[in-house]
Amino acid sequence: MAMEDPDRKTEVVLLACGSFNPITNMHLRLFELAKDYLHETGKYKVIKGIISPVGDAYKKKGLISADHRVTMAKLATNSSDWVEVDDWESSQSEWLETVKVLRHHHEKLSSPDTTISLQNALPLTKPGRKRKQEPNRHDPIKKKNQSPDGKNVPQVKLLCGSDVLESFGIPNLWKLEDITEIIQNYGLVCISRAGNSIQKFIYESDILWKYKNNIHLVEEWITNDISSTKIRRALRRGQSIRYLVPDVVRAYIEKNDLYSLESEDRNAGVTLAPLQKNASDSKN
Ligand SMILES: Nc1ncnc2c1ncn2[C@@H]1O[C@H](COP(=O)(O)OP(=O)(O)OP(=O)(O)O)[C@@H](O)[C@H]1O
Ligand SMILES: NC(=O)c1ccc[n+]([C@@H]2O[C@H](COP(=O)(O)O)[C@@H](O)[C@H]2O)c1
Ligand SMILES: [Zn+2]
Repeated sequence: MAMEDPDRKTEVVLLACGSFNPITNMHLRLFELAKDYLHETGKYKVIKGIISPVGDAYKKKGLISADHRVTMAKLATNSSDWVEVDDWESSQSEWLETVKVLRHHHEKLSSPDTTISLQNALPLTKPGRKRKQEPNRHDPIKKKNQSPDGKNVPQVKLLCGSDVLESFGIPNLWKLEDITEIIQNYGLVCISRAGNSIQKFIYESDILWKYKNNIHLVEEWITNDISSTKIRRALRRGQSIRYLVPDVVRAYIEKNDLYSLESEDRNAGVTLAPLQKNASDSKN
């Protein structure tokens, strides 16, 4: 890659998965921070950002309908020329592991003209390892990141905050094989706060340590503590959320009266889908 043409940069698509309940200015900032970081390495060209709100079947407490969350994310990204919203994940009837969302977007980029089903979104690493994506490996016959028609396929990287990386350590939340596939085959761009313990967390995990070259840690120097939880709390208390979320999102929330004491009670007492799924898997 670098040896063939030093100016040829690896194209990257950033995928952010989460509740976006609701989308905030901080979510939009994540993309800007990650893009600046990757461009500063001199190795990557970020060509697109994708926001993929989780489906209702995720069953997180206080999660309002995906329709509203997707609409707000679309309103928020209208002013961006490179970040868009994709509702494929949220339109599935069941909750999907994040690795399946990565596979879907990878397949979509590899064959942009065909509609792909979940069945076709196979792991990058299969027995025989033909489709394994190994950064920096040079294969003279069929180059990495190439679609069947020979076009270069951009890498899809998972964009997340350090809380998501740290959630890898919560028992039953993530499968080790999923974590491995995500960081080995796709890569992670993780936005962390100055002085937090994310480096130590990687050091203490064998699997994260093994693939640490595929984990890009981006330090957020202009710290910004906005979270959806705080936005919902402010709304319940009748406080202003102006300048914390895009104005179009604020207007949409007000018009549809989206967040209340009642909405915060949605899914109360219900087990989060990944915990439910992984607990029943380990029993079988
Ligand atoms: N202030 C922040 N700094 C870094 N990453 C963040 C920040 N806020 C959200 N993220 C990241 O944005 C993605 C989507 O997160 P999510 O939808 O859970 O938003 P949230 O603001 O954390 O919401 P909640 O408060 O409901 O958990 C996740 O990868 C999360 O880590
Ligand atoms: N095993 C998994 O793939 C797994 C587990 C937990 C959360 N997730 C994803 O991480 C994101 C977390 O979002 P929240 O921080 O809003 O809960 C969601 O997109 C969710 O689907 C994936
Ligand atoms: Zn969160």
